[in-house]
Amino acid sequence: MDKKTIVALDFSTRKEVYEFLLKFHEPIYCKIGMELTYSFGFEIVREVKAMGHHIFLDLKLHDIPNTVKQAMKNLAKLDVDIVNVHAAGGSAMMKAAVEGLNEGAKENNGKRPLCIAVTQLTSTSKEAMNNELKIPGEVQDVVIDYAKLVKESGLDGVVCSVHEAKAIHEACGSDFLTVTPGIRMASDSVDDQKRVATPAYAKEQGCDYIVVGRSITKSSDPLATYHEIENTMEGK
Ligand SMILES: O=C(O)c1cc(=O)[nH]c(=O)n1[C@@H]1O[C@H](COP(=O)(O)O)[C@@H](O)[C@H]1O
Repeated sequence: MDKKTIVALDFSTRKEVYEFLLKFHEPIYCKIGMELTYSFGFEIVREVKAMGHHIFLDLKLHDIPNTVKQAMKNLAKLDVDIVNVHAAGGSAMMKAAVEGLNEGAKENNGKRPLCIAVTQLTSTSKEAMNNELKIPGEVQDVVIDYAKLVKESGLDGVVCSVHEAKAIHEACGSDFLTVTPGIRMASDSVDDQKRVATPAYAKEQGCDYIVVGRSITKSSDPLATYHEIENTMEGK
């Protein structure tokens, strides 16, 4: 899909999801995460897909390799466009994720979803990473090391913050996807995010996709805000 903005559908009711999506008169890239999936199951994924939208199914799998493989085999049958795991699960788990997707796709239509891995959550600060997760060093260095492991494991890209995207492309190649949440307009509140940036800076840093939730969904005019952000990403 040529759209660069993935809208996080972090809503608590079906009504909010449909009221939001009905504002759009063309397919968009949506992210369905744990909030909707744990409330409405995969039915909501099928419904949003049936409306013609592209889907990043964000369930951030992180478990032993065999469990992740079997789970991915099932997710591959949903025909979504992107799925994800936590890179902290390690290379055996990430390789198993891709194997599961390939097996599931073979039993389905042959096309597997892209698989990306979360490096360090955009809500994680250097202090939390060093002192709570006990990972020493700078966030950027850790994220780049994780990105290299993700690439070696055969995945298609990473979830990272805008601040690491350029260095990841330099280290892993321009075709290795950087999907960046933690996007805020300059006037927005940062909320629970720590490593944030504007859409304009994401464009400048060469991010492949940005993930935007509250800056669009809580905007007084979500459609106008979406177009403003998407135009920025498309360089219009
Ligand atoms: O995997 C993700 O999508 C993700 C990874 C990450 O590091 N940070 C992050 O915010 N996200 C997701 O991106 C969305 C960001 O939402 P907003 O902060 O409202 O824009 C949420 O749905 C998060 O679950």
